[in-house]
Amino acid sequence: MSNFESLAVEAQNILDSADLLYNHQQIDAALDEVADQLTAALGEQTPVLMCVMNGGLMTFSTLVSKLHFPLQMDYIHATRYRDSTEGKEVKWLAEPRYDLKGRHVVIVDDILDEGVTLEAIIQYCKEAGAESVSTVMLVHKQHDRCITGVKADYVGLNVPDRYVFGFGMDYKGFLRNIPAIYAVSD
Ligand SMILES: O=P(O)(O)OC[C@H]1O[C@H](OP(=O)(O)OP(=O)(O)O)[C@H](O)[C@@H]1O
Ligand code: HPA
Repeated sequence: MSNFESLAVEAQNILDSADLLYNHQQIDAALDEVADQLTAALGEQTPVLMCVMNGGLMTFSTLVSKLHFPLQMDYIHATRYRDSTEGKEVKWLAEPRYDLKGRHVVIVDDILDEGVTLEAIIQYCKEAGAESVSTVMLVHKQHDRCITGVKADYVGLNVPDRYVFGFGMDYKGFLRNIPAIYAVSD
């Protein structure tokens, strides 16, 4: 069996034994609330919404479909877990297309865990001259290991200090497509 095939089998076993944390309806309701908050805060600012690939993809596409004001969409690809469940250094795979100078930038990602990725992206946007940088996270993992001062301005849902997957979040590169949020069984 090739590497991706054995990982696919492992991922299926992980899904079969995982604990459901939030179903699709709960995720959608949480993103409705975030969309209302963003509309109130940034509806007049013509922001650039920045998807953090790959994990932010499902949150981003769901969220932007709930925003009914002028905005631009862009993406950034910074990764530090790659296809692993342990984070390493942040690696840049894609920079944004738009000039961020003087712009209100909204970073949209799936999970705030230790904050290393978010800190690097915020710093990038500030150095690019953004007027403001706001951060949206589908989930915030509850622990005290997050870098001091790194925070999400808008959070959909809280998750426990366990490895989680689904709705964009991967388990070794798989299970991002699952339309709910699960925690790997202990
Ligand atoms: O707060 P941190 O501990 O830095 O972890 C959070 C980051 O890790 C994941 O990305 P990952 O590096 O797995 O890349 P991916 O989005 O391509 O899966 C996730 O999408 C966040 O960007
Ligand atoms: O718990 C997690 N799940 C998926 N991706 C992640 N990136 C950081 N933490 C996690």
